[in-house]
Amino acid sequence: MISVEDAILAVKNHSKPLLKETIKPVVKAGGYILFKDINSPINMPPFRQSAMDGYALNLHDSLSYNLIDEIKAGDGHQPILEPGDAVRIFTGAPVPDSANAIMMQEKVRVNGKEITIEQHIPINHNIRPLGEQVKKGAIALKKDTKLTPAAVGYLTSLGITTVSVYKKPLIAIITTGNELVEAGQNLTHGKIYESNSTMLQNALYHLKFYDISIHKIEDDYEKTKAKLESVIQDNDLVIVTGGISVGDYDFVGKALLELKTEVIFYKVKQKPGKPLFFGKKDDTLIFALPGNPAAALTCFYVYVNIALQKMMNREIIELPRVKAISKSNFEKKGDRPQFLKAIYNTDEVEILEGQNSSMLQTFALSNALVFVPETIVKIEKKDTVEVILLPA
Ligand SMILES: Nc1nc2c(c(=O)[nH]1)N[C@H]1C(S)=C(S)[C@@H](COP(=O)(O)OP(=O)(O)OC[C@H]3O[C@@H](n4cnc5c(N)ncnc54)[C@H](O)[C@@H]3O)O[C@H]1N2
Ligand code: MOO
Repeated sequence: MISVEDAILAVKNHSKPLLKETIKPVVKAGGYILFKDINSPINMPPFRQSAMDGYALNLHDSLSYNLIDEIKAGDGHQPILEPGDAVRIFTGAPVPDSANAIMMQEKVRVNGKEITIEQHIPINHNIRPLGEQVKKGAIALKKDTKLTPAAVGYLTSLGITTVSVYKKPLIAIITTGNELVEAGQNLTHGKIYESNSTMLQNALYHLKFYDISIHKIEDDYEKTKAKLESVIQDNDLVIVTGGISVGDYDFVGKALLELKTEVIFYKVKQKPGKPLFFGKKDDTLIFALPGNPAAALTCFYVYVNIALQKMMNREIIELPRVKAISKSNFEKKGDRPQFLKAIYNTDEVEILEGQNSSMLQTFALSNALVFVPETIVKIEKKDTVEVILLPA
């Protein structure tokens, strides 16, 4: 059995950036990372642009100017200004080539066709130069830039509609067990509603992974093997839940071995999630999470999340860990390090009652996991503990 720390390290070491390219519409590319530099197809701004509502001037020595025309945003005409001429102009409108400064209207007195400016202004005052943000052909955004909403807006402002980004992994979730029934169906004796797939799918959506397929297998060895083989072939990451412990009908481990999956680790000294399996076949990463729902979700946040972040080539690959003052007493049974469902609030944390790995009720209220290492047996109120913050 491997330690939590070594298991985390193994996931880090064996998960590699996917480095595959995909083309996305810019509007759907938020959160993705650029696969290549993007060169601007245009100058931005595409013309000399007024930064103010006011008057475009062809500067001369006097403060008085002769008003000859008007240009609104979107207009395309080019009045010719002699020195001493002015044109009424508005924010965002194209500045005529023969104008060399803009005076904001608050500093202008208007008397019919004659205007007087309050003071002299320097050349190019209040004019956004052609290509001020980016010049045509120059790099607009570099490879490996994460596309934030601002980046999506910026690329769209350059007229770009599709981008080349790093592909997100194709992910398969496989549930196992004859006892599982889909929610909405009749529940007969001995059956339970299948909930791990919707839970993990949601956790993945929350982390902005959307290319997910869901598969179900009954407790049958041949079917388990065949399904695992095809799903591993078609995906970058496979998350199995259940069937990984030692029962006579737990076929996942045996099938993975027979499929010649490289076992990176099986069984971690932790609670919940002891029977966690992590392996690799070709370039596909495989996690077999324990079937108990709270154990599956804990392992997802502590281990699977790292693999996902590494596959996306991100710098921050683990959930944040902070110290907090415990508001609860807790006594650990046994020596396995433990992840406890908890509510964290500004430097304090409450460890919840009901830590069983089959129970999601307390997880549903939690926003954090308290990590209790092997060496700590008892937590008392006011003790400082380590807290893993779950994605908000
Ligand atoms: N003799 C031993 N028995 C068990 C051990 C052990 O070390 N020796 N470990 C226990 C621990 S710890 C865990 S965790 C479980 C893990 O078992 P499996 O991963 O094989 O999971 P299953 O037996 O298939 O299911 C466990 C539990 O979870 C329910 N389940 C499974 N899948 C789903 C699903 N998709 N949605 C909702 N609930 C699900 C299932 O019905 C079981 O109640 O093994 C212990 N046993
Ligand atoms: O690992 Mo199990 O999740 O302790 O119940």
